[in-house]
Amino acid sequence: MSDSILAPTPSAVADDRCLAERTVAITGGTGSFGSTMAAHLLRRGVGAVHVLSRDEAKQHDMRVAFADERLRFFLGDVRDRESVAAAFVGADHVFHAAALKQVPSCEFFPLQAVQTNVLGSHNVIEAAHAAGVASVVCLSTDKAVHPINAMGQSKALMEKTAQAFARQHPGSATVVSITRYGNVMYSRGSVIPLFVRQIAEGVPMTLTDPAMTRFLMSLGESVDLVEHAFERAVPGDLFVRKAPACTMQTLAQSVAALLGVPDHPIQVIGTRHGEKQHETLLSREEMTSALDEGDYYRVPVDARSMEYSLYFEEGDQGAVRRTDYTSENTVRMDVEQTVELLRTLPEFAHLNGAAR
Ligand SMILES: O=c1ccn([C@@H]2O[C@H](COP(=O)(O)OP(=O)(O)O[C@H]3O[C@H](CO)[C@@H](O)[C@H](O)[C@H]3O)[C@@H](O)[C@H]2O)c(=O)[nH]1
Repeated sequence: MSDSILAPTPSAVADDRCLAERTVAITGGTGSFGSTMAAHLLRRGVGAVHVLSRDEAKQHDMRVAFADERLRFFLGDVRDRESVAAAFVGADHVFHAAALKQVPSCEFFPLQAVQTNVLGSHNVIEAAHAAGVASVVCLSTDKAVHPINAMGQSKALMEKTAQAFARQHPGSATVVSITRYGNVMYSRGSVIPLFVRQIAEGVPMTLTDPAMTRFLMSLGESVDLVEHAFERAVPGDLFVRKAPACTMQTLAQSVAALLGVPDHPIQVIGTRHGEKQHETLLSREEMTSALDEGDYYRVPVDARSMEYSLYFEEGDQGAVRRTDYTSENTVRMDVEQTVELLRTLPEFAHLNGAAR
């Protein structure tokens, strides 16, 4: 579908994708991704970064930490279109990171996930369109593929909302694209800082399922992915970054080895509610049309929307030859490789130079 009638060629739109002196709005701008992206953009010489988020305390902390007049803060919520529109005045580009992303909270409050992840994303896209923003990159997750929990299901609908906009507005000046990524190592509340804390407290590391696998990605790589999408997307494109994976057993052993306690006890607690054994970054159907761009896959939007016969009468021979791209069948790291990867994280930098 790379020759989609919707899509200008990447080179035709490349001039719009300049960051110098431009204004970029980031929804969820005070989160781990948002603040890392903001720092990156300021280093790249943007004119201004509009940070939209709900938490005034985090905005205050970020204002003090960054001390950069190019940062402007907008209190608001993606559920509230007016507050989104206010943050997008003068914006050339939008990175949409605001989301409810914890599996348990979305499981207990699925309508909250719908309001933020689906309707909020619709507000972001429509407000960007109305403001004449040139590009919107929406951040999604591997949990949106074959989703089994409300977080993934709401993110899957966010993706559909973004793709539907691309189909329905072929002449729009606003290019909407999607990035999907897996677990970001050391993100707030995730398993690696938990293992580190358990080791520090001298209690066993809690392991859900030793054979469970996850894609592993750094925060820097997630910024690279979003930038890759920003630079190359044509309307409705979905991008993933190829990533290695490891089992939870390997991850626990690697954290323990890196901290110098390779024999730290492990307690197996069982799979949590709403959790898959393996994650999928691209389904086999998506792999059929995916374009290999080196470190990335690009999946052009399926532009058949208005031709029902293509949905119901013509099949797709390609799909039967492909398989999902999963954390089970991607490059699998052993303990040694995982330790080396963990060593590259800023949180473990103080260990470098210590005995290997
Ligand atoms: O005590 C624990 C807690 C977790 N795990 C395992 O560690 C892995 C990672 O868990 P966690 O760090 O909690 O992340 P996920 O639940 O996989 O979800 C994260 O990764 C997603 C991408 O897949 C993001 O979309 C989510 O926002 C983010 O919370 C999973 O296999 C868990 O089963 C354990 O072994 N022991």
